[in-house]
Amino acid sequence: MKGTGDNKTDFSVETNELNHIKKVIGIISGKGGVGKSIVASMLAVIMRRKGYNVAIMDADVTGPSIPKAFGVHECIPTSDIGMLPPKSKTGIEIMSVNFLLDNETDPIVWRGPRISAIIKQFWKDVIWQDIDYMFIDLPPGTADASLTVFQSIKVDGIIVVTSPQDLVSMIVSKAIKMANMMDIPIIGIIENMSWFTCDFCGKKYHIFGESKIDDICKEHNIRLLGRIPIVPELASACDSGEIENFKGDWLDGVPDALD
Ligand SMILES: Nc1ncnc2c1ncn2[C@@H]1O[C@H](COP(=O)(O)OP(=O)(O)OP(=O)(O)O)[C@@H](O)[C@H]1O
Repeated sequence: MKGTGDNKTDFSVETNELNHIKKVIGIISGKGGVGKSIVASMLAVIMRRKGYNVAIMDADVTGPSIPKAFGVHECIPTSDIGMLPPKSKTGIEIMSVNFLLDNETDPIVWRGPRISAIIKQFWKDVIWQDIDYMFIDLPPGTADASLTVFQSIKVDGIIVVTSPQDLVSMIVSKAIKMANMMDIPIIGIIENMSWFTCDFCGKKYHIFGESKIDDICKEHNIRLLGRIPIVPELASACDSGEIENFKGDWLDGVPDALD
């Protein structure tokens, strides 16, 4: 079937002239709830800990979770030159639709074109300035907003987040194929919620079943960047805006893959 990838019309949008963004990495998942936003947050934190200038664009417009994970709840003023993104406690620049709402619990009930417009605005009207790594938290699946990001922003690579559920292997294939159709390199795949270790007996439980990740990586010839277990402290860090304090070395191999 012919897809959007066959359409070579250039929809790209230039970022603001004040911005110098070296690398843009999209974080995608085949379906919701697999931990895409938490992984995007952890990757940003890891790169910030290494001393880089890091930004997160929350392109999951209808389900934004990045501001909560970082405990950033500012309403930002807009000016003629653009919008200044709020910074997290460790200095990660964040832009999310939540910062533009009078009340952050207001739902975003927007049609595709409006969502696309706001994503383009995040790219060209936000004064990010000098950024080494920008992570874009995309909506789950192959939504309109993802298409907008891939067509209008020069994304250098994609990281796919998945969980070990059987069904996900088919869904994740769709996400990988979408990246291929858009001609964007896949940096690798991260499996989240891979196992749970019991605090009392130390036994590992595969709550969502045995992992299929090695097969998926082989099938699509992509690199496994890391596996993250289910850790209740990660969920509570997200809920309390403390993701910058997370502990764990599961993703320590990722920075090399981002070079
Ligand atoms: N490894 C983990 N251990 C414990 N809790 C986790 C883990 N990964 C994710 N969670 C929790 O699961 C929930 C869903 O995670 P998250 O919001 O990152 O998923 P998502 O894929 O971005 O979802 P959606 O795209 O539907 O918004 C969150 O409450 C998060 O804190």
